Order: sequence, then C-alpha cells, then structure tokens
Amino acid sequence: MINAKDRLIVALDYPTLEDAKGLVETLGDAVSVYKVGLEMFLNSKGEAVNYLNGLGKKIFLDLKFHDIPNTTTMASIFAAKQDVFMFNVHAGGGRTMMKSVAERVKEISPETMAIAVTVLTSFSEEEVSEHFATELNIKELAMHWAKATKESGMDGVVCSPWEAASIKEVCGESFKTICPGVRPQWAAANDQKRIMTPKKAIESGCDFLVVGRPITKAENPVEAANLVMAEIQEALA
Ligand SMILES: O=C(O)c1cc(=O)[nH]c(=O)n1[C@@H]1O[C@H](COP(=O)(O)O)[C@@H](O)[C@H]1O
Repeated sequence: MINAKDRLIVALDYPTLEDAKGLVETLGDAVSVYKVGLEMFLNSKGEAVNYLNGLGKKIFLDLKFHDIPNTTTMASIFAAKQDVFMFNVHAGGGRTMMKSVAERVKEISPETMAIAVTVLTSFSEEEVSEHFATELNIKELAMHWAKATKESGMDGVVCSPWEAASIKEVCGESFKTICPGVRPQWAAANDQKRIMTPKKAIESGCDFLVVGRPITKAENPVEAANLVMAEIQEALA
C-alpha cells in the first residue's frame, strides 16, 4: 500500500531552530518529510538540515534559486551536497539555467530531485495577468513553465493542486508535482489564493503535498497531521 506519510511534506517555517525542534519532536514518527525554507535555513544558519538528517528525516530544501545560470548552478551544487531528497529553483529563471542545474545535479547526486517553482500559490488570476503582463491564465502559464522545466531535464515542478492534473497530462506521470496551497476544510487559507483539500489534491494528481500552518499553528499538531494524512490515505485507497 502506498504510504500517506511519504506524500506529506511539513513546512518548518519558524524563526528559530528551537521552534522547529519542538514541532519535530512533538510529531515524532507521525511525519517523515520536512521542508526547510528560507526562514528556517537562514535563521538556523543551515543547521536545520543537519538536525533533520541526524534524525533520518527526508528534506525538501526550498531556497527557490532564481539567478543567472552560473550562480544558480553553483547554489544547486551546494544543495545537492546537503543530503536532501529535493530542492528547487524558479522556472522563471529560464531554460538555460534549468538545463545547467539539471545536468550538474545529475552528475553530482543523481538521486536528488531538482524541481522548479511555476506560479506561486499566493497569486490570483488578476495578480498574474497584471504582474507578468500576460494573457495566459494561471493554468496555461504553469503548464508553459512545466513543459520548459521537463524539457530542461528537471524532475518536477511546484504548482498549486489546481494545475497538477493538466501538468501531468502534458509532462507525463513520472514528472513530479509538489503542491503547496493545501488546506483541509477546517483550516484558514492565510495568504494562499489557490487552495484545495488534501483529499482532492491527491485525487488531482499531486505527488507531494506541502503543508505548513494548518499543522504548525494547530493547537494539536499531531492531530492536525493525522487528519491531513487520513485524507491523503482516503484518496489513495
Ligand atoms: O516552493 C514552495 O514550497 C512554495 C511554492 C508556492 O507556490 N507556494 C508555497 O506556499 N510554497 C511554500 O509552501 C509552504 C506553504 O505553507 P502554508 O501556507 O503555511 O501551508 C510555505 O513554506 C511556502 O514557502
């Protein structure tokens, strides 16, 4: 049976490593994959990665590199050497950059997944059309970038659950979709605009669900994580 635990990535968005340790200890064996983002990586001076590796947890290093090819590739080499199972760049950085990243990471650490962020889940249709000055809607833009990501040799994309099914159609089943913007019905949307419940997200083709505040800010994080996993399991059954 496919394990719901392997599909849930809990975002450790905290200002101190002590806060993160508190949650990881509380969740114990309930969660096996964590995301270390900019806030945690910078505030812990990278120590969060060593801490989680020491516990045998899987890590998504979410530093969203977006720069010229050489700079991004050098940063990606660093990421690939951190013993993380996944890290990301921005697809907006372009094909030359993504090709260079994919090639170098495959040489250094073939098992590390290099993925690219498409359209951030905090964007609405109106904001995207105004900010990117495009006539494409979010799904079209996300698919356009996902195709470029796939053709560059990368392993998958970060997208909202609303785009996952179309991206799988265009890029194939083995191309991974990593989806934040996941909200059980009982959770607040916060700053996320394109949200979906965990059950529907899995049914819509998301390979991994990234969930932060519904678990990290819950009164009972273990119960919240178990509720999310129960929804994932229901969708997988
Ligand atoms: O790359 C990401 O992980 C990411 C991309 C995106 O489009 N939207 C998005 O929310 N994220 C991250 O996913 C997490 C979502 O957290 P919550 O909104 O608290 O569930 C945050 O750590 C974001 O940095």
